[in-house]
Amino acid sequence: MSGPRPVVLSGPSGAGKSTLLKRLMKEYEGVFGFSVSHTTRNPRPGEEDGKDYHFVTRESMQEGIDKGEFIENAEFSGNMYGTSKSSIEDVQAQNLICILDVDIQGVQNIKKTDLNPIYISIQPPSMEILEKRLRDRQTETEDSLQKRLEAARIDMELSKEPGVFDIVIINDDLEEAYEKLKSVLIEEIQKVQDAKK
Ligand SMILES: Nc1nc2c(ncn2[C@@H]2O[C@H](COP(=O)(O)OP(=O)(O)O)[C@@H](O)[C@H]2O)c(=O)[nH]1
Ligand SMILES: Nc1ncnc2c1ncn2[C@@H]1O[C@H](COP(=O)(O)OP(=O)(O)O)[C@@H](O)[C@H]1O
Repeated sequence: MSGPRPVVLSGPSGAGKSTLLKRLMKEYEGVFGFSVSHTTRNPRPGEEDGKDYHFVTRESMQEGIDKGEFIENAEFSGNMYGTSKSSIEDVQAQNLICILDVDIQGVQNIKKTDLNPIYISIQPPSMEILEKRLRDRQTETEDSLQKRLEAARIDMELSKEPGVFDIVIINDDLEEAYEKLKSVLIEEIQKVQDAKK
């Protein structure tokens, strides 16, 4: 795989990954490309098939995994999620910085591949604030909310291990977190912009 270095964004559900990512992709249009994952979870209002996720059945996802079409896959909060090889290749073919939004299992499995991304963890200021953000988002049932909080505890523990992430950004104030994210990526952004000139 060639092109600019990919970026892995990880961190607990509700930490603010999508919010930061959408803003980044909007400010730097034509620089980043999102790796569209597959998932067996239901689409939320406003989510588009093929843009936010490829929404698939367990059977078809398993079939793809068995055929070797995925670089990684994981079970999260009762659903399957995975990154297909083609989702990354589609972005890299356009010479864009490929952004992956994956959970901590995804991070661990991508480390076993030759993708060589920049690993960024987005963390909430506290469990209490995370819970409030997830509740206010109004996307989860009580059951899926509890599963996400449990996964968040594990994520927050594992993310403290030295060497797992290149950088950990605490998303307390959104503006500050966004500026930090940009500063980490500015070199790669400039390389892509220069290549376009
Ligand atoms: N391993 C892996 N995790 C993924 C993938 N796509 C999304 N995730 C993670 O799955 C978790 C749940 O995602 P989602 O259902 O969209 O909920 P949200 O993160 O709360 O918006 C998040 O931690 C995502 O980072 C993937 O392709 N692989
Ligand atoms: N810094 C912040 N301060 C307050 N609310 C935030 C902040 N960052 C994100 N949010 C809100 O928290 C919720 C979870 O953010 P989201 O981007 O969906 O997280 P993730 O993609 O990591 O699951 C959303 O409703 C979002 O608007």
